[in-house]
Amino acid sequence: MEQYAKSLQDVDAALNRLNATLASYKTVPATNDDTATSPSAQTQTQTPRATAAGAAPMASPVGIQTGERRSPPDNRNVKDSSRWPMRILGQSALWAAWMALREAARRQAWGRGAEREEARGSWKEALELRATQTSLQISKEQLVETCNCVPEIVALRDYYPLCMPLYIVLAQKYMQLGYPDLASAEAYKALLLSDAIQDTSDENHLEACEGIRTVIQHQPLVERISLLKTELHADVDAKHGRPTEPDEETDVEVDVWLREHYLLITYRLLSRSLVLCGCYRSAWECISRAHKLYSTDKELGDIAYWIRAYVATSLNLAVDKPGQPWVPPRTEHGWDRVLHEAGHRDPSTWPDAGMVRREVYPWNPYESDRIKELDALNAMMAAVAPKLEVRAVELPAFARGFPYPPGQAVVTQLGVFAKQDLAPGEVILDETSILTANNKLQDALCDACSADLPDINGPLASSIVGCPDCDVVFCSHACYELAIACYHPAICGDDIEAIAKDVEPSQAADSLYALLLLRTLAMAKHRDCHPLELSEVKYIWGDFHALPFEQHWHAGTAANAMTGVARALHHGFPRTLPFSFEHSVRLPLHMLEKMNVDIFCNPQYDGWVLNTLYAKFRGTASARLSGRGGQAVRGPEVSAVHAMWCLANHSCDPNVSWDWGGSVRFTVKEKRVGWVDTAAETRDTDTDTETKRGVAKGQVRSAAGIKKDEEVLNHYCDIELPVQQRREWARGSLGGDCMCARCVFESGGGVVGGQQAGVQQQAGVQQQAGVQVQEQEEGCERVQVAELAAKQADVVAARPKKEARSARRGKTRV
Ligand SMILES: C[S@@+](CC[C@H](N)C(=O)[O-])C[C@H]1O[C@@H](n2cnc3c(N)ncnc32)[C@H](O)[C@@H]1O
Repeated sequence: MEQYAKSLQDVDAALNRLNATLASYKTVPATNDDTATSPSAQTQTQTPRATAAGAAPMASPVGIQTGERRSPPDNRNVKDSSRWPMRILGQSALWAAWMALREAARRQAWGRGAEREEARGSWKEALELRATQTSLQISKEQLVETCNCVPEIVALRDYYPLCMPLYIVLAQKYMQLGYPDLASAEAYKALLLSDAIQDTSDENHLEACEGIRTVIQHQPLVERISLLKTELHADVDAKHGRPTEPDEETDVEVDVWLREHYLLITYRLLSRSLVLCGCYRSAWECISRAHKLYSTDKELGDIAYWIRAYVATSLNLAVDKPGQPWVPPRTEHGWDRVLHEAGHRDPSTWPDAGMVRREVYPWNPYESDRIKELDALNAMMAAVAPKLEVRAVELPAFARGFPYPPGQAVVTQLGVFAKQDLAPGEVILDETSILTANNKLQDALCDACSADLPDINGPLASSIVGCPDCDVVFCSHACYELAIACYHPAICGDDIEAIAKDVEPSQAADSLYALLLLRTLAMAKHRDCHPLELSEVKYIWGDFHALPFEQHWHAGTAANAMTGVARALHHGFPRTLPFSFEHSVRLPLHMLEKMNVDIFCNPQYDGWVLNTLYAKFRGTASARLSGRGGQAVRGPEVSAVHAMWCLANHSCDPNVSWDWGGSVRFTVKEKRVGWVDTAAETRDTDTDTETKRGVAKGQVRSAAGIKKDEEVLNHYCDIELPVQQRREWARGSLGGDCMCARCVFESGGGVVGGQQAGVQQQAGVQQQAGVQVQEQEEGCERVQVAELAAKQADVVAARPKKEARSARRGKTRV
């Protein structure tokens, strides 16, 4: 009887709360005129801020009034005219396009006139999200439409920045298009919003609840009441293991919809997308968290099974009889046994990174046609290299094992050319960069240019400048001024100094890329522009594949979409961009939060933007060891991207050498490399009379100096290595075998006329991505980031501890 009375009380209380909630809803959408379509209009249509969950006055979905966001300490991210797109796009031509898209999304979401309450498009999908129906497949006919949905959902999210279901719909679209990496970022944000909804002390709690309520209020009343009734009559087990009742302040309806639908779909999406990206450890963490709430969910169970299958396969545990096809254990238990026997039961030992597609995303408007912008590029080049010019050049098209359509074996890219004859020994490019990073917390390096700070006891010590508001130090007043003008105020005093610093040598390369990203984000925030519009990154080629999207995309099958087997869900494209949940999603979001950037209101920092930035850095960043004279041996520690320097293409017979201290420089080589024909001693090398002088038989050497209109050729690998090893090193940065004249010659392909001729003669050799390059020169190692990391991991492991200690001494921050 007591129980009965208690249930009645519960029902009464819940109905009262439901009534209060319903009463607070305005269900009539505003007319089109209500919509803010200009920054000024938008600032005037703020909804009164929610005061308590369940009692917040709600705007109509068309009214786009999502409540004012809390002002972060620096007042830079208030949700009004300073918010994206206004803040990002500013006066740019993209502004009009964005507003048109936003308006279209609004119109798409709701009909006009009599129909106006009928939800449409992506908004309709958000309203219809249910845990019972997850479709991650589309047909080829739906491809274009699905691509178009992405900017539409982003525009809708601009109206409802903390509306969790919109993040889920976006994650689903990415999965359908074969971008599980982008899906994981959106699903993770949805998970953060679910945490905010469940935690009344979270700063986003009210608005996240409001966002979900916006969706619930348009659900059929019968379903709403039915869900509430089920909740009231459910025992604790049926409430998905929730240990306690939700906080009194949490709207019970929001809580029920969250657990019944949105949280469950989020876990499924996040774990599945991470499996597809090769992040098995993170996927397992996600599944373990989900299991506590949804222990009986079949889909989560299937994903857990496939995580173990992939782990075992990727660790080569399952193939015990070489040559015989391997049959996976039929039971879930079988996987445990495989992992247990191989000593890999502990998920902390599982792989947690993979490769994802590297491309100009179909909705990315920032990758301009660089050929059309040669004037702008050459203005930048003239500032650092007055005798050089950027021009279009044809290079072999590599697609890492994926055949290019006939006739498309050559791609047009950019290269650097001499505007006049250049003498041996001449310095022809001298470029400084503010896009630098160093991953040693205690080293005496300039924060802006990453050069060694002057010796604190030496005569130049007085040139060192410290920021008066934080601990950061610069080598000179000029660098301090540059940092203040370019990025430093965006992070000054934000407690970010320790992020990605002093990591294990094996993590050194990833930490440097992450720190380059951090610098870029700070520059974008400080300059109020989109990260991809920064002049320092805008013209960098991200080594994107050039395969036609619609031609190469193919649909996932029902089986692989649901089981997670789906390597095929990457939809027929090469995957060459390294991805890890930690470095590509979690760490960047953490950095942004530290910088007081609202990750829900600033889509200029969405996953695809971060991936695009990483793609650009991975092809172009150079690295070196810190420490005076380069004597330190601790993994790559300093890295930088130089926008002009990195436009020079590679040859194994380069005509310039490069060095990098405070600036990066090209010097015309005084002596070109000698090509040794190892294949045939008797080969006739007298084909070029100019090159044979003073060279042993079987050797050719080009004359030093660069003629007017000749291409400036850098080198991305150690050119002292034999041809096969050189090609192996360079594959990672070129995407295929180097076809320079020397490589063609040394690999037995014969002498090819002209330096660049080998490059232009595409041989169609397409290889898997490999490691990149290294070079030893002038006593200081300068190599591409990944290789220095790999190399240094070996060196550090082998180095006696005493030596390590002495290398560290004397390198403290000033
Ligand atoms: C650092 S960028 C060089 C500039 C680049 N060509 C551009 O247009 O920005 C490196 C990229 O240029 C291309 N590349 C450079 N040297 C090459 C070569 N010898 N053969 C084929 N592709 C080359 C590859 O796509 C590589 O990923």
